[in-house]
Amino acid sequence: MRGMWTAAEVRAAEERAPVAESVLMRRAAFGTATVALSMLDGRRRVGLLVGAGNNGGDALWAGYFLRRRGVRVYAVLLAPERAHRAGLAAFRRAGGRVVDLLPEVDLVVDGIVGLSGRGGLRPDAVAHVERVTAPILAVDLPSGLDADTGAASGRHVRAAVTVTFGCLKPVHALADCGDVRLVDIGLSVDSPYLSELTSAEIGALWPVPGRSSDKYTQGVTGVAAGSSVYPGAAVLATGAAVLGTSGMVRYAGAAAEAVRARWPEAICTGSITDAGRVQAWVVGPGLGTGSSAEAALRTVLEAGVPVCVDADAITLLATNPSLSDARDPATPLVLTPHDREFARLAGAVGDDRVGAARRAAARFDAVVLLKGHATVIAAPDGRTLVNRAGSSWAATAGSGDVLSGLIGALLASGTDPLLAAAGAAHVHTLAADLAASGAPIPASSLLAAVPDAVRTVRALVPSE
Ligand SMILES: NC(=O)C1=CN([C@@H]2O[C@H](COP(=O)(O)OP(=O)(O)OC[C@H]3O[C@@H](n4cnc5c(N)ncnc54)[C@H](OP(=O)(O)O)[C@@H]3O)[C@@H](O)[C@H]2O)[C@@H](O)CC1
Ligand SMILES: Nc1ncnc2c1ncn2[C@@H]1O[C@H](COP(=O)(O)OP(=O)(O)O)[C@@H](O)[C@H]1O
Ligand SMILES: [K+]
Repeated sequence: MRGMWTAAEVRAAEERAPVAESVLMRRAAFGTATVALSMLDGRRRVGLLVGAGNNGGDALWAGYFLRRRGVRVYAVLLAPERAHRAGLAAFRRAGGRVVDLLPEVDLVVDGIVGLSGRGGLRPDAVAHVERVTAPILAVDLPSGLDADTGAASGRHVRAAVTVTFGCLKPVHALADCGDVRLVDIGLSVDSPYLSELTSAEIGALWPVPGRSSDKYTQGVTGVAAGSSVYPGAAVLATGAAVLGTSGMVRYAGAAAEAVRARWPEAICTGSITDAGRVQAWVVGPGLGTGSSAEAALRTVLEAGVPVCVDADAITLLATNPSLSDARDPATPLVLTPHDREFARLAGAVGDDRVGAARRAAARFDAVVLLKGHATVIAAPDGRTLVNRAGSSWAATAGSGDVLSGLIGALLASGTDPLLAAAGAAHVHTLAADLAASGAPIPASSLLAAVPDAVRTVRALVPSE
């Protein structure tokens, strides 16, 4: 698990550190210079863009260390009178040159602004950044991005590599920071604000049948999805439940014929009451928002088993909040909105996606999985995970139906709801990458790649 901490938490850790701020800065700068040297790969000209605070100080001290390795270093001071005094003195002493405009260089170090950044790049910084043609190494984070939310409210630096210190910050998972390198500077931090599971951890949590397993002990997933207008959503969600784990799948709804034709292993009925017992329900994809859909949602919420509420079922909950009363409060609920569904349910997502998901999780006493390139998954107890996509090929119609089917299968197997949602999201993004391999894919191809994706994460689990 990789943790991420907010700017305020990092500052608090800095205050607790047993060494002076100047020592931390020199460690950070030395790490920055080391990364810069690896990027230079023998080339010898570096430019620094230096802002008013300690981020600029890191860059100047990195310039000092690079000078000691014989690199030619030029610095533009965006706020000359506020540039880090000791860093600037050391940089000059080592033979670094302060210039008005960067000459042609092999690498630019972005020390414009870091943890204290507010809003996008200011116009003077934009002018310098726009002239850059060399790869950019961002110090701590690409300037212009918010450390806690990853939001860009204006122009920002596009970094090939970001070097950060002590611990990762949410921006490193929520926004494009290029390749992120973490340098240990001796900070000690408490439990993280946001975390990311590794593929091996997802592999380890994926249910695997044992010697005494049978189709029932692994959990039966119920799928209440699809309609005569949208039978495909039922086929995709049921297929994901079938392929996600080796437990049994029951489908209940108006698309029973289409589901049976594609997934003969699923037990199909026309209504939820006839479906038989399940250990978790998925409700919503392609279901519609009419009275029969509302009745279906009410029935699964009353069933006393974990429920993944997706798509039309989210819209139903948003328009008729009293439907939530049908839920036994002890049964886990996973809500999987995209931004527009989230807006219907809990108001506009805004720039702070993690904050929005956390607030909604507390309000609905549910795991909230807010979809996107970086999917945020928040539990009502405050635990929050992020899943980063390796590509954007999953942004295709029906791909959300596959995700909810996978979540349902993991819920039915008894997986913790937060981990079920995060595990499903991870395998879903991996399946998209494997299926697409650089070209557009329909959701059915993403679905077909689920076994390969599960195999890939399972292969990373260290053998006991
Ligand atoms: N914490 C740690 O453990 C360690 C931290 N370290 C380093 O310190 C960095 C944080 O330094 P910091 O707090 O001095 O502020 P920093 O981000 O350089 O900003 C400076 C000033 O810039 C301004 N400004 C604001 N927005 C702006 C914008 N959009 N565009 C342009 N300018 C903008 C604003 O001043 P204003 O002009 O508004 O008065 C702000 O006060 C951190 O990222 C890391 O690199 C390491 O040394 C090792 C240990
Ligand atoms: N830009 C993107 N990059 C990567 N994944 C994305 C992107 N946009 C959407 N996705 C993923 O694709 C899926 C889309 O789900 P959804 O919007 O519900 O689609 P549908 O309703 O058509 O099934 C989600 O898993 C989401 O995280
Ligand atoms: K920066």
